[in-house]
Amino acid sequence: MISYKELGLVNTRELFKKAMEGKYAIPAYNFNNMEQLQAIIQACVETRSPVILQVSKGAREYANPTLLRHMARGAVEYARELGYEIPIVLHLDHGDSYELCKSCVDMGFSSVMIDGSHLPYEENVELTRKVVEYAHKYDVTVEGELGVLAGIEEHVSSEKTIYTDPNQVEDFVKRTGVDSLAIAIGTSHGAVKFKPEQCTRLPDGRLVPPPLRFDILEEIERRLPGFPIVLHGSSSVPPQYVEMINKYGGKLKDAVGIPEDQLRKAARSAVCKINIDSDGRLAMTAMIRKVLHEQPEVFDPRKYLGPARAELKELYKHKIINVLGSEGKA
Ligand SMILES: O=C(CO)COP(=O)(O)O
Ligand SMILES: O=C[C@H](O)COP(=O)(O)O
Ligand SMILES: [Zn+2]
Ligand SMILES: [Zn+2]
Repeated sequence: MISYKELGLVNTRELFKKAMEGKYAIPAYNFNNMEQLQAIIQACVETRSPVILQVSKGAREYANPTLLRHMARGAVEYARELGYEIPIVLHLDHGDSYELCKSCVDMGFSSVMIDGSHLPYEENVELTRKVVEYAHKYDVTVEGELGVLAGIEEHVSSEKTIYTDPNQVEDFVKRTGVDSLAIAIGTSHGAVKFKPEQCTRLPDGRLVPPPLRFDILEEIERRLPGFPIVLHGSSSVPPQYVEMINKYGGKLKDAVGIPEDQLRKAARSAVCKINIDSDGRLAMTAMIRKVLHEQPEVFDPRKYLGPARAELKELYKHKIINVLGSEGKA
């Protein structure tokens, strides 16, 4: 058993309290490798922002759980070396079983998500409650979920958004004891969040997706005053990266994300955590493709991963400064 406190990490409780009061959101950025982790920490130290480092089940399979844990510990020291101590949360993204959540708590995670949103309501309550019971013994915070995002979520795919039912939220939070709640109000995972026919096409060809259901969010806020809400699937899919990828040999069709003004509005509400992964994937891929195209003689990975990491850092800083509002909140 390794406590996250020994690793210098923090749970989400204090961070969400401040984010709620200050009307901003904490960035939740996924990482799978060293360059992504460096970009996240550099961006957050430079902007003095707290951060939630997210590890998915897939990331654990890709990178190895032990290595990831040591990387997160390294991140705390790395931030300090860069000159500023920022609060860092190590969070399991989309935990799909009690066993996985328990193993993350035991390995030093400071926060876990148990995603029972695809289960029948009572089963979701029971699974989430069980995870909370274990995690809270070690002061690890837990994120639950109600409602299902459209698209693919950890092998579960849904054609359409199953919007969170505000009638369920009070009962769910009361019976499970969760510390935060992920909701479905029209965001979606991945780089192709909407079908073109769901969008409006602007004269320049750009697709504008349907607006998020702020009416549902407001009703949830009314039912759960002051309770931290989480938005998954919140990448904006910047057109410049899609264009760069396609210009240098990629094939991304109909990629469309959540407009930043919608996320800015969400960050000022009870939404305290905004999950962004796909935008980082796009930024890295765009830069790697560009470098390899322009410098075909390059074969040292540092020569293309370095510029990709620099691009990623700028993207993460942009989100913090211009979208989430967490700059200077560390
Ligand atoms: O929700 C996410 C991670 O849990 C990431 O969402 P995106 O695919 O929109 O980046
Ligand atoms: O929501 C999922 C995250 O973007 C992580 O994705 P992954 O399962 O491909 O690691
Ligand atoms: Zn889910
Ligand atoms: Zn997610």
